[in-house]
Amino acid sequence: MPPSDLTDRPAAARLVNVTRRYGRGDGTVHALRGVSLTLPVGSFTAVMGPSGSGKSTFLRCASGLDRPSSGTVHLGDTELTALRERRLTLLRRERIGFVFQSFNLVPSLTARENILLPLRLAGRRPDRAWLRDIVERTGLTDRLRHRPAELSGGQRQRVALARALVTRPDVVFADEPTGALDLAARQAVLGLLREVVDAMGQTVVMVTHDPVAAAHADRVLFLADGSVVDVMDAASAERIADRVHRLEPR
Ligand SMILES: Nc1ncnc2c1ncn2[C@@H]1O[C@H](COP(=O)(O)OP(=O)(O)OP(=O)(O)O)[C@@H](O)[C@H]1O
Repeated sequence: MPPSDLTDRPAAARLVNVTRRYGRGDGTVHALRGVSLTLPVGSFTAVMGPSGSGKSTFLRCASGLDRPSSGTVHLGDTELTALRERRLTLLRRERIGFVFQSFNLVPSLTARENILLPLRLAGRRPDRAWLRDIVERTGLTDRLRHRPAELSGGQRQRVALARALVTRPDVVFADEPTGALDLAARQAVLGLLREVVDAMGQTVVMVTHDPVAAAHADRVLFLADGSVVDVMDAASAERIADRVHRLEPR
């Protein structure tokens, strides 16, 4: 996708001068030091950077799992940072999807029940056509009755992705979604993330250490020491690897 095409789109989410500090006094850690950026609707953004650069903190602040120390976070027209805890919890449940490296599936529930869990918690009925579409795209049609222990790592991650998509969230936030997978499963999950962006118009943000994974994104943000230090659009794995390498402490 050409970069100009991304910039012309409305914002699915927006961060304005977001900082996050941990601790106080001499021991204060500045995990984010004033991050401002826009995530365009229907875009796939990867976030990279050395260990401790603030990637997970960014993801947690952008998705309303954590509150910034200062600055604002907006999801569409809603300012997350202005919401009280209860409203924020509801909004997270209904408008944000999460995919984690550890899958976070409920072991006693079947794949189908896991996928439907966010709707059950929200007291909403599944949209059958949408559910069928997600299940088909994630290739889980004949796995729906299985429990997580009866699924491969790649299948579990696909269940987690289907669960993240079931509410039609404004943004899906993924933290190392391919970190625990073998090569084939990794490729399948990345292809699927690309497809949900291209075919379903979904907005996806993914933290990753893997330049090959990041190359599936439209845009790569590079964090170092709590700041966005570079942005690349439509970059190859080689260019991304080279940029990350130059950010690593020597
Ligand atoms: N709950 C916390 N309390 C204190 N410091 C924290 C906390 N969470 C994160 N930090 C610190 O904030 C900084 C950024 O951490 P963060 O987890 O966002 O980095 P990261 O880029 O995701 O790292 P990694 O790639 O190793 O997962 C680090 O110095 C970390 O030690």
